[in-house]
Amino acid sequence: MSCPKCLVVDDEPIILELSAQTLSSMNIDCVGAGSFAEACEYLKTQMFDLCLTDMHLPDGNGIDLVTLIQQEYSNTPVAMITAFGSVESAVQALKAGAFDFVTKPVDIKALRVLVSTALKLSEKHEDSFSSLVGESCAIQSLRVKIAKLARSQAPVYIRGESGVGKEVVARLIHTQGARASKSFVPVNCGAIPTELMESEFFGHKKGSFTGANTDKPGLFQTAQGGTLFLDEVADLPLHMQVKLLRVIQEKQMRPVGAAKEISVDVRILSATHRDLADLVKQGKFRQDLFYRINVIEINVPPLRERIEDIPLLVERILQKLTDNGGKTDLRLSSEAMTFLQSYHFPGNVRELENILERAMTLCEGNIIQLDDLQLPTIKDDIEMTEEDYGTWVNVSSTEAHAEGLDPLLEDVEKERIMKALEKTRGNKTHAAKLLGISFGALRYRLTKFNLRFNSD
Ligand SMILES: Nc1ncnc2c1ncn2[C@@H]1O[C@H](COP(=O)(O)OP(=O)(O)OP(=O)(O)O)[C@@H](O)[C@H]1O
Repeated sequence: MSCPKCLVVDDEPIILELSAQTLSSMNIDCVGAGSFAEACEYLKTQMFDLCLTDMHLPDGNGIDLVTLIQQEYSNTPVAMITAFGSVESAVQALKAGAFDFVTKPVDIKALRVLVSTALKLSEKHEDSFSSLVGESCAIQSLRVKIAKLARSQAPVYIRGESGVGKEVVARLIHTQGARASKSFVPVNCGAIPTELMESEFFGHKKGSFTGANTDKPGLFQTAQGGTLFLDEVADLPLHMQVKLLRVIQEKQMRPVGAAKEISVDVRILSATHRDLADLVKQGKFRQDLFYRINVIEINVPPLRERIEDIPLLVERILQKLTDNGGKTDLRLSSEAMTFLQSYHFPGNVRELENILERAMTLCEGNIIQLDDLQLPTIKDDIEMTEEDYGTWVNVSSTEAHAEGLDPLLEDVEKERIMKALEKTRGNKTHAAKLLGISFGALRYRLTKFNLRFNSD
């Protein structure tokens, strides 16, 4: 097998020399280019497994080279060599598509780690995305983004409502990338007591505080070489935000009670269901940390915006329930499926899982009926007065059957829907809001009850 080949672009001969020595000790061929133009010439005529480029080149800039390689030679991972402490240019490089950066003066150990990570990256085959179920456009474009982000080492901030699949996405970014053989360490930042946070994250030395009876590694050490997923990152107290920022920037940390700093090589992924930019505005989250963890942002859309994925998700969840000892050959009646596709799922996929688990227990036989779903019928709405809509009915359809209330409930529902439509002059969006149900749920009911409003 031939040696991997690396293109190093820098106008400082000492950097070219150092890189060549380090790379050849790793059995990697090194080709040096002193300028942007020279690098372009090499790229046109040779294939490279990796490119390392300086930020400042005599005839151009490293970011433009990153962009060019991303566009024309996308199989070649590229890393940026930046001046020490220049966070801005490192962030710029990662945003342009560089998979990582190394600071000057170049630390040989850091360079070795970076190069071996990059080479694993180009060897990596397409793994399956089977944990991310869905064929909607939203999920398909999410997969493309994940595949791209997996090739990078940039911090990624995953945004999305509760239960939408943010951790699924984080795991995929890890397992599809070069760090896959090392640990993925998820941590719920809101679940660690403030006084234990520092020792949880950075570890501690025996005797460093009362109760520290042994040396204990922190989450950063556990994730060494792998990925640390900071879930609910908005819950980090401000003093921890400062400490975390330092570690991310300097790639060094000191366990509680330790005399020496240790190097950390951990990719940071973070997520929250809250609006982090808004928390920054309110002074509850540090702008500098936000800037550092939010180098690349990815949004996981709510389930109600991809209802075409519901049948596939249902199939997967029912299969999982069966595999875990539940009923076999479980299916959903078509009425139940239609209803699920009109529900607004405030708790997203996790709520769908809970609904189906409960329904499996309730259903007789192996076909889940609409009643087994036990979804709320009409929600209470503060805008509705008792006089307008009668008392709030929150009886599940199952109970309604048992008591023989079904026709009665239907009448109440029909009456309320018609009143809401009258009140909103036939505007279904407003009527659904007034009734406290999703637009899809209202449409479903209009069809089910064969209701027509004058303006229909
Ligand atoms: N697209 C999907 N395909 C298959 N399962 C999914 C998908 N999205 C979410 N899930 C499942 O839904 C549940 C919730 O997902 P996950 O924990 O990733 O959500 P989250 O957004 O991180 O939630 P939280 O905001 O509460 O931390 C998990 O059991 C997960 O496996």
